[in-house]
Amino acid sequence: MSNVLDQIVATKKEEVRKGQAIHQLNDLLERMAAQSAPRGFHQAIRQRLHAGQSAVIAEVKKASPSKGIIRADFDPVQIARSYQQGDATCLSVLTDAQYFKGHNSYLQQVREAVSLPLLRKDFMIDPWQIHESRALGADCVLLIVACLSDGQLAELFAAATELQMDVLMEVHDAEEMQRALNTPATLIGINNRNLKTFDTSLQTSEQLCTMVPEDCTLVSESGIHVSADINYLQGIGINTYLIGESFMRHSDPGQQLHKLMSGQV
Ligand SMILES: O=P(O)(O)OC[C@@H](O)[C@@H](O)c1c[nH]c2ccccc12
Repeated sequence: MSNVLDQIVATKKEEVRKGQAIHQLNDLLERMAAQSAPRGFHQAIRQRLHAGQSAVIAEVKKASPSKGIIRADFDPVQIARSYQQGDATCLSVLTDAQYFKGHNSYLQQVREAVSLPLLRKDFMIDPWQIHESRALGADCVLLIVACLSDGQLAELFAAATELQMDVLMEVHDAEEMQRALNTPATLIGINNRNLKTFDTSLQTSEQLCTMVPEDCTLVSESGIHVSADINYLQGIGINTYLIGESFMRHSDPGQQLHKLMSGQV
């Protein structure tokens, strides 16, 4: 039986095929031209780290295949404003509709409402989606090594770079990390959650972080809930975190972010 990641990719291929029929490249190019230049996503993180601070990429996430509905009362703009208020460094906005109950319009709405750099969190398999991401206002795209060939990684990375967007390259094991390190990626996310089984352990970050050279920025992703988790990750030298669920379960997600980073939860 195929795993969830395989299913998502199969659905995505179908979506891309339909999307390409509706939005020809010319149409996307026009919408891209109407966007202002990308806000430096990686740069915003670097600035925090250079100032001796931690950086949080706060995620706007309604649901997931592993947890079902996480936040029923879901207003992406309100959540984004709250995160900005809570001193998030960047935001991640899920746009996958079928598995995460996200929407492309959430990214557009959030882009209008806040000044923070935005990651489009979706499953990129085709350069057309990279153009679409820019047309929607994304500053950074996610490339998940587990569902891409080396050739696709190179092609999608080049497409993002050409549009001056940053790339967060996501890995979950040593083999994927090695493949990521063979690309020009300098922003590397270690997903503590296995997207095929949903098993989540922060030890994944500990096991893989030593493989990464100093000049790369490492992000620990998923399963981060309490200050003890932050302390653990800081102890192994990781100071950038991608966090969704534990913020989304609170009525004021930005306040929860502030509490987490100031050791109050
Ligand atoms: O909600 P969490 O456990 O804090 O995790 C956030 C983020 O890391 C997670 O949503 C994620 C990481 N990589 C992904 C790839 C696709 C979809 C979702 C994800």
